[in-house]
Amino acid sequence: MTDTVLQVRNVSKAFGAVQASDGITLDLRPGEIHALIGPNGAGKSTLIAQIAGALRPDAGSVWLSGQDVTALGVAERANLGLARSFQVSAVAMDLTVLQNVVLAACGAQRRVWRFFRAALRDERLIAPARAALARVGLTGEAATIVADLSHGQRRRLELALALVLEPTCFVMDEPLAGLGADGSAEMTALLAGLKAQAPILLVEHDMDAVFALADRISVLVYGKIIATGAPDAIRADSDVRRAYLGDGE
Ligand SMILES: Nc1ncnc2c1ncn2[C@@H]1O[C@H](COP(=O)(O)OP(=O)(O)OP(=O)(O)O)[C@@H](O)[C@H]1O
Repeated sequence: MTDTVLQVRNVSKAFGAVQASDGITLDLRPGEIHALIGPNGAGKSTLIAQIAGALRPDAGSVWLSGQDVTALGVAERANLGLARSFQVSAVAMDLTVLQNVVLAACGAQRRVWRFFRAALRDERLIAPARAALARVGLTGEAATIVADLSHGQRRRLELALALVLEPTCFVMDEPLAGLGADGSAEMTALLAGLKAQAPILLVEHDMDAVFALADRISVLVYGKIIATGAPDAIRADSDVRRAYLGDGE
């Protein structure tokens, strides 16, 4: 359990007769985007929930930076550096973009307003907040009220909220969902640059984006990983083509 950032070992989870995770083992390595793909109902969300700590596996273990976190909850795993983005959206709509990121920089819990007003003048919080906004291309929107952002801008703000906590890894659930062509292209470029800072376990239905972005892809079918490899190897894998991609794609 060494330089791998996130390790999933033999994780299993059943819902009644449905074996949603069936002995899943996977790694997230420094600097990579590792995509998890599979047909509807394959068990992607169930696996992500077990990695994030929202769901306890029946068997197996989850490790973060060499530490067994299987018994820890969502908040404890977040404190250890696991950022789960694009499902838990916690932006305050009536605050500005910068205020939201400063709030995130204050820590996971919301502080009292008296403290927050002081925080808004605290350069130790403002500087990393501005850096996170620059990273996601929202410097020009720092003073904009969140309610006035476009959908794509709000997605990028969500990423800035995660970034300011300096995560060791990202688990992203459909970051491109609901974005138009331009928004998808912007987010794809952003994710490609982000992986050097913290590797990304990516669940995404947009296969063009997955094959363009991922360093490795794992294919999940009926709760089992049937293949893990580089995009070209996955595209050529006959089991994968039969089970999921379909010949001719
Ligand atoms: N809370 C639950 N109770 C009962 N069955 C569940 C529960 N959550 C998931 N399942 C079942 O487990 C299997 C895997 O579901 P899961 O949502 O993890 O798949 P998925 O790959 O994320 O699907 P999608 O791509 O449609 O989001 C499915 O058969 C689903 O019906």
